[in-house]
Amino acid sequence: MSRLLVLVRHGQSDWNLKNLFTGWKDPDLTEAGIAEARAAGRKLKEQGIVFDRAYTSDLIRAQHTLALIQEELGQTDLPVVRDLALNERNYGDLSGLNKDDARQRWGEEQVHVWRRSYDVPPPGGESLKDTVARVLPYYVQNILPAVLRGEKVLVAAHGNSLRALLMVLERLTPETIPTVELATGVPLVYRLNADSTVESKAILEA
Ligand SMILES: O=C(O)[C@H](O)COP(=O)(O)O
Repeated sequence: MSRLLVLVRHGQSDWNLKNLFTGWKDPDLTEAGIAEARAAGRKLKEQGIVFDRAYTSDLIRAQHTLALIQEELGQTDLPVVRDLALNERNYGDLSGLNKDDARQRWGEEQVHVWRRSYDVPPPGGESLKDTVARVLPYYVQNILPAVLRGEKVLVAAHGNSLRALLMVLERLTPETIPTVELATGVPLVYRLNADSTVESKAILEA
């Protein structure tokens, strides 16, 4: 039995382009982000993948990425579930601030800790640990059962909500996750074993 799970971070957003902390704010894709999403759809179509269902967040940059991938796949009728459990990590008081300005104001090290540590939240926001606490149950209760029963599943989400999912999927630790980065619009194609461990992983690079 095929147990296929594809994860893709949204294409470049307007605030990614402007180097702004985004979190739960809701900018849409840039023209480049739209092109990234369409390219991801074409790469998945070249793989001959026909999905059974898709999941995304409550935020337009992920929803728009998914819709564009569906168009390229010819699967605009795919069942799609939107849930805020898959939203990006909430950057709290940093949302809307320029990342370089933040480095000037609080220092390179403090901003790196807020962006990539496991359990130190930005002021008023979520740590990666907090993000795992909402992504993990959603994955185990909704996404994983569909994959294990043989449905081909596509998840379009965000840099940190997908890093949270990767911790579960690839059994990563708080010590190893800080170095994991996800490029925008690049599909990660997983095939799982019956015990939900990873049998294979392919990164469909641009
Ligand atoms: O929410 C954001 O600012 C980005 O999507 C992810 O930002 P990060 O890579 O700084 O966590």
